[in-house]
Amino acid sequence: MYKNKKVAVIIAAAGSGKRMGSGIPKQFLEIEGKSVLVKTALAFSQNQYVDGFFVVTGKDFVERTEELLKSMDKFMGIAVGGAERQDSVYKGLEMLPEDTDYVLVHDAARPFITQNVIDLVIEKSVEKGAAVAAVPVKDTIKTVDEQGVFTNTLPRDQLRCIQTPQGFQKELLIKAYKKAFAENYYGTDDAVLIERTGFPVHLVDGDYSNIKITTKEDMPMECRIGTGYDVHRLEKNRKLILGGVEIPFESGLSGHSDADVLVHAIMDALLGAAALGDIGRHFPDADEKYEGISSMKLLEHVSWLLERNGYGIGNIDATIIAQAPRLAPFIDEMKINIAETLKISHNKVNVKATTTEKLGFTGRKEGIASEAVCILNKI
Ligand SMILES: Nc1ccn([C@@H]2O[C@H](COP(=O)(O)OP(=O)(O)OP(=O)(O)O)[C@@H](O)[C@H]2O)c(=O)n1
Ligand SMILES: C[C@](O)(CO)[C@H](O)COP(=O)(O)O
Repeated sequence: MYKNKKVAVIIAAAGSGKRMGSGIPKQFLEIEGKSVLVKTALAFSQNQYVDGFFVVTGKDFVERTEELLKSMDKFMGIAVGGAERQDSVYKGLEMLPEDTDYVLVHDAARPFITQNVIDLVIEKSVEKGAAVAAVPVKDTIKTVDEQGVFTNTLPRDQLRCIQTPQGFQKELLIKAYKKAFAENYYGTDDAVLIERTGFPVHLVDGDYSNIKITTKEDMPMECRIGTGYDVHRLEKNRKLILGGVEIPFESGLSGHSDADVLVHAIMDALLGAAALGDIGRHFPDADEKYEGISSMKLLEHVSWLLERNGYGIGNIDATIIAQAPRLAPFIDEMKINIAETLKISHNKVNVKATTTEKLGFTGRKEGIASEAVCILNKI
């Protein structure tokens, strides 16, 4: 309620997200653990002036939408959308309660909408009858002909990028929609339908962060951190393999595989960041096929798992904790082996070595430990 006027919201969420190409409509993709649709709906659910919101969804997504929103404050119901955004919004308009005075239309695909912009649109639309959030254009905009030759450079100070929400006096919007359908006119936003009736639509300051998620590049990158730690015992008559490099030493690390403790810690960090468990789960030491295997082979498999799950590696930092031998001459080769196996640039991998000043099991040369941290990026 704003100035005793009832305010309802229609969230248009019936698109198929062709340009995103993500398999499911983009409004069901997740950002920071919440679907785009839930993030958008929460903004209206929490707004001081909004009385209720309706969601227009695709016919195959009604149950999923209901499940996501059923317990959210101010959620009023679902309509099934149409072929174009304009058809979908109209389905929402048909659902509005009789006593609605003002209606806001918002794209589900704009989850970064702020309370401030919602408030401004409601205040202005109650004052003037029609108001739209917009931001100044940052780039130069030109028109182009079919041959790809520019025909005009538009005056930038007169141009605005149009956002949602767009707010209107309810009857005005319904009339404008009916006129558009009667004339078989399809517009790309709601305001243009009002403009065609001659009624002035007012601008309020939108927000550059209120983007419409349209293509893959619009999805914020999810950063995930992982840690790994491993220890292997030093034994006579074993090779010492670290980072895929055979290092001359009086003893080597014991284990079911080649016991490359550095690569094991790195694999655990990578699997941890991707929430894919640990090396014990993927390469059980009871399985004969891993006996004596090069850990670089296992790392190759971890790399494939990450790729399959849509993760890219931000960076890896690892430390080998060993009293002896001196590892500095071998560090660069280890780094290169790891980076190349993971198919990432060399500068994304860092390997360090430290002693423990003869303290503890590593200090007594009973074993070697390794720690690793990594960042994964997911889109
Ligand atoms: N028939 C449609 C088409 C779009 N929308 C909604 O309108 C908003 C803006 O549309 P757009 O970004 O074009 O979404 P899609 O149509 O899903 O994307 P695309 O054009 O890439 O398929 C989105 O929240 C979308 O879900 C809708 O409710 N009904
Ligand atoms: C309504 C809108 O978000 C304003 O920028 C936009 O026009 C929707 O267009 P789309 O082609 O449906 O993405």
